[in-house]
Amino acid sequence: MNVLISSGSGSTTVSIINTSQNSSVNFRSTKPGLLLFPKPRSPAISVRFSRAAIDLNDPNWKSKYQTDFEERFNIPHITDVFPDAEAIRSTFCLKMRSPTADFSGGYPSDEEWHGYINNKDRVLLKVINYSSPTSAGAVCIDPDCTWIEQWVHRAGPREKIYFRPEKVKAAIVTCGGLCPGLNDVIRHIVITLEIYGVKNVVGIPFGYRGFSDKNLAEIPLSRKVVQNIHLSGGSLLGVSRGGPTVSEIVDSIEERGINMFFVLGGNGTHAGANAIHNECRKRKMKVAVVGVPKTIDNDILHMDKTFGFDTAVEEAQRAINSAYIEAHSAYHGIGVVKLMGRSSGFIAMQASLASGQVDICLIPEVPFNLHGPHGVLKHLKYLIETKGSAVICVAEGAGQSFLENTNAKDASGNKVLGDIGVHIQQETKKYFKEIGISADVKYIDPTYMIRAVRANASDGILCTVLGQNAVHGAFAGHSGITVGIINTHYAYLPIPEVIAYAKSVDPNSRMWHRCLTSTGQPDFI
Ligand SMILES: Nc1ncnc2c1ncn2[C@@H]1O[C@H](COP(=O)(O)OP(=O)(O)OP(=O)(O)O)[C@@H](O)[C@H]1O
Ligand SMILES: O=P(O)(O)OC[C@H]1O[C@](O)(CO)[C@@H](O)[C@@H]1O
Ligand SMILES: [Mg+2]
Repeated sequence: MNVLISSGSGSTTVSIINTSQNSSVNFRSTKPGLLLFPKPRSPAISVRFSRAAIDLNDPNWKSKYQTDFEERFNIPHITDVFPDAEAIRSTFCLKMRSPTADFSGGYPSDEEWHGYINNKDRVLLKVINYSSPTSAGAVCIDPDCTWIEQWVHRAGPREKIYFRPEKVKAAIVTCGGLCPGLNDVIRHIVITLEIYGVKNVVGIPFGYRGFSDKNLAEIPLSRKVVQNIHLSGGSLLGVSRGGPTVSEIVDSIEERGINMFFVLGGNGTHAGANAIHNECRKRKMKVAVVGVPKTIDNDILHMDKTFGFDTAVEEAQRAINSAYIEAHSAYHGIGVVKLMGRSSGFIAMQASLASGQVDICLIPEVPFNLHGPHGVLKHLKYLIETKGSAVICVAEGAGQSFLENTNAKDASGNKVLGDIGVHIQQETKKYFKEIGISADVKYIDPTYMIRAVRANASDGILCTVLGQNAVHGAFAGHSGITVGIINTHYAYLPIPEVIAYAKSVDPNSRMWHRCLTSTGQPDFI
């Protein structure tokens, strides 16, 4: 038995590899911490997953794990800092279908309505009970793969709210790169705020930059303004990378009198949102900071998917189909399509699966060689000889080791990647020239065409529900949370848990195996 420890991006993975059975089991700690390993001949493992070290020899380790899990996934609340914060009956009820001009007659309420979520409602995070660590894709807590229920907080409207609607100034910001569905989420945040009775809603232009650039004015938002924005892609508010410091942002939030802040973005944006939440707490500001994960790459932890991902997979079909048609119509045609995915190959994998036209799918999580007896080029030769054409779908973050590392960073500090698509095209042309076989290689990079489209129907629904739930979470008094779809239900999660590291494709998952079955590609190592 070998034990392999790998750390990176804020997580530590312990792989226990059974060399005799050629199997392995992974334990991933979501926070850096102590990891103790089996002493020789001892089956005991003690893993510090987060706050407490869990000694698997302790007969009570299961309940300790559960307590620790509950603590980790607890969602911060305004009463943590303001224990005496006043709660009122929710203004979100059947009698509040259209916003009233004012609350002169008192707040509407509906004692009879059973449309609220109980604070104790929970959603199950993991739904597969793996019977063995050798089951495909198994992620286990201990070597026996003991089943432990892991519950997270159900999202939705609560009966009690911690903000009086007429005293709310809500702000929305969209950061990072574009993603289909941004306008749909903005729209539903605004509409839901109005249904609670909020009149003062603004958009911060061009991401966090809008807080510091004096030339950028707040954008007043209302149902009228956002009514049709979902009909086009992009973001009504604009996006950006980089920008002011957390302290400058919170200064600006304070000056503007914002007390509900909705932040739409990916890992970076959420790291910012969490820091803003902490800074507001430190300054004793009663502000609800709520994130909505936006990442076309689908690399946010714990969620079934993030909005825009489905649309991206669907839109990628056009590029793959064009590559296929080009390749299929040419003599010895080879089509190369590069899709998004900085560190996670979800779009490339799902798009390959959906199209049924891809022969080779390359993702950052699965190492490959281009050259050599088992390399991609050798397989391309085989495909040309047997099928006459071939299509490669590669994620942008794949094969970066083949490219020159410029150490360049974008304004947010993200590494600027080399173009693996161009590299594959060039190497393929060279290779076929060298072996004296003609090949017609075409390269398609649809990145920005995909990102700019409007959300499809399934993302439209997801965005609607996420936008509504973000508002419910803020009114319920939560802050430092984000909202996601988990096993088809909606949940609130504390931000640090979803950005502990980037979610990636598990090469031992059924989905990756299905992709391999579909493409028919061998290992390229
Ligand atoms: N650790 C951090 N702390 C505070 N702010 C951050 C942090 N990381 C990134 N940001 C800020 O968040 C914003 C968006 O970050 P970034 O450009 O990385 O996009 P992202 O949210 O990860 O989305 P995408 O999926 O498009 O990359 C930027 O304005 C950046 O300055
Ligand atoms: O060119 P930009 O705007 O920096 O965005 C590129 C990045 O955005 C993403 O699409 C994520 O939003 C990544 O896949 C990609 O690396
Ligand atoms: Mg990012």
